[in-house]
Amino acid sequence: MTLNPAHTALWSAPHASGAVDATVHVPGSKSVTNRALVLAALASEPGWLRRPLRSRDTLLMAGALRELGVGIEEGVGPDGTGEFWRVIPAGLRGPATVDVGNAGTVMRFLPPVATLADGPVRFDGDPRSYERPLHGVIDALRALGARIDDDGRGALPLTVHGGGALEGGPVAIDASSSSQFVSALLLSGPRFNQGVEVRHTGSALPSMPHIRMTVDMLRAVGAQVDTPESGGEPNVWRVTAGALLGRDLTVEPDLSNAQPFLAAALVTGGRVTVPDWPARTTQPGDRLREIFTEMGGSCELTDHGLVFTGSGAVHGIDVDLSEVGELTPGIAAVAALADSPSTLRGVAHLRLHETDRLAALTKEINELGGDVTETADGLHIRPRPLHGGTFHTYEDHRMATAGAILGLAVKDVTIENVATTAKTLPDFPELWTGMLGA
Ligand SMILES: O=C(O)C1=C[C@@H](OP(=O)(O)O)[C@@H](O)[C@H](O)C1
Ligand SMILES: C=C(OP(=O)(O)O)C(=O)O
Repeated sequence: MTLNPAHTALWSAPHASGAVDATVHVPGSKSVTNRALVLAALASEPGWLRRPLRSRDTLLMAGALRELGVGIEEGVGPDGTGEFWRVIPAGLRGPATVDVGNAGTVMRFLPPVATLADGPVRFDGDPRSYERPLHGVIDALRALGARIDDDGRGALPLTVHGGGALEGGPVAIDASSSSQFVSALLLSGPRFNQGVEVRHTGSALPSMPHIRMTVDMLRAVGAQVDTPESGGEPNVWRVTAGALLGRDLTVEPDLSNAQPFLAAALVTGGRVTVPDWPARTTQPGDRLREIFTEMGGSCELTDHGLVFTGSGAVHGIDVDLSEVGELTPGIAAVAALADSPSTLRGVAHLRLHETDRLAALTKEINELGGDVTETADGLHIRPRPLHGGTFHTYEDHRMATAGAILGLAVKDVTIENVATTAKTLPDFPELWTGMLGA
């Protein structure tokens, strides 16, 4: 993906001169696209993804699967159906090298896949990827029969010595630092000789909707999955060994990436429509309907999509975000512009996301004149009049979009490296200025 050089330096965040009124076509979901790619690669027949997200994280996933021998053909369908990827599974091969960038989905979902390759698969990535937790996946795969060389920290870089198959079976992990450990083991589980039974043994498990997304997508390709919700034991997921079907899947818009646009309607008292908002979804971004309504807006799901309308007032909120942690930066930005304080709870694990998001939000909002303090598991945000300044983004796409939200209401905010939004949201600056009618 080529980056616009104007966006890697400082970007003047547009200030809204009035209420926004726009329809914004939000690109496909990162979480759905990367699960769909993995499942299609592990299937016993070719499959299709329509309207896949083409962003840094999903291109890294596609590139890694190609490196392992999977065929991925790209094309454009007939009118209105958009781009598609046709995925042609193949015997997975090593030696291979995988660049995970800083994509949690790639660094967690692919080591289990690599155990099925017929040779060594080396995993490496951005400096930050070395600091993100991976022990749940590494320890579990070893317990299930895999040979993995790492430097003993339970993190990247590492080599998975694929043996062509993995025994699988029951395994216990502590996934309190990332739900992606559970998703990773479940996604490849049907291809392990004995399937897999994952038991989470740690403190609270974050991002449950993302685990439900994994389960739903596995079932949609024919896997048998038993879950706590389907009458199983609490914190235990079981996937039966079996072949996966190749399917034809249309990727939903990324509802977490719809957040800055809905926030724009909220903070300017305007209106934003997001077409193709699904009536039923496991995406955590769907919770924005409720959260941003509590913060002062209103929404309606219509034939044209989700229509979100701001009232002109923005209220603070006291909310547990443990299920929807990736929404925290955008909610924090809106909360800094509200008429009352906010408490965001349940998100201690964000300290190990793209950056330490709790520290980064605190520092950057306070440098614009805000009053944010970190708590053990979240943020207290007391709104104050803000002023312009540079909003640093720490190579975190959601920091950049949070800064853009602030810039709508605060003059002279410049955002460092807005191009980092390309991790999951290609062309964000263009979509943003398009929304503002610039
Ligand atoms: O499985 C997924 O697609 C994701 C799970 C969540 O990870 P954590 O549970 O590590 O927060 C989420 O924050 C991330 O953006 C995407
Ligand atoms: C935490 C996130 O990403 P990742 O998939 O890299 O964990 C995110 O997108 O907010």
